[in-house]
Amino acid sequence: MTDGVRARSAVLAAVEAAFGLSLELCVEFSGLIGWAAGAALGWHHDANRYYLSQRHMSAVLYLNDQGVEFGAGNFCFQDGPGPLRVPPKAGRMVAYTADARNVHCVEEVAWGERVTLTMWLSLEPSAAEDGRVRGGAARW
Ligand SMILES: O=C(O)CCC(=O)C(=O)O
Ligand SMILES: [Fe+2]
Repeated sequence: MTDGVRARSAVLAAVEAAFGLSLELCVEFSGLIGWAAGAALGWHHDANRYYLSQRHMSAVLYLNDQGVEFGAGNFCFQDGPGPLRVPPKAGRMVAYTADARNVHCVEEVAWGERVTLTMWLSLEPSAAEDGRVRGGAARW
């Protein structure tokens, strides 16, 4: 099993445990994403299109360290008295429901490359990416 596949399974298990959804979620999308200097993402939630309604949970595992390999690029939740900033660091994960309760953004990356394992999880087995990317394995 590669490190990437192990990380994917670990994120799935951690989200299921944290939200009391053991063995109920499947991975709808997983991707290793590099955010170059200048990259940013404005306020949004992750199920904000009709074709994204199968996305129930979001999880982002940070794979490198702010201030060492890249500058700025905080994750921010909009709710609460002011934005809640989460500085990315290797091994830190944010997980939240993909719906409008969790509006968030990514502040601009100032320099370097910010690397994440980004995943969307679904309660609908038919939304699983597994069959599309791994020839039908149900859970790995
Ligand atoms: O990389 C992050 O911290 C969050 C990314 C995000 O919000 C998204 O891809 O929808
Ligand atoms: Fe997002």
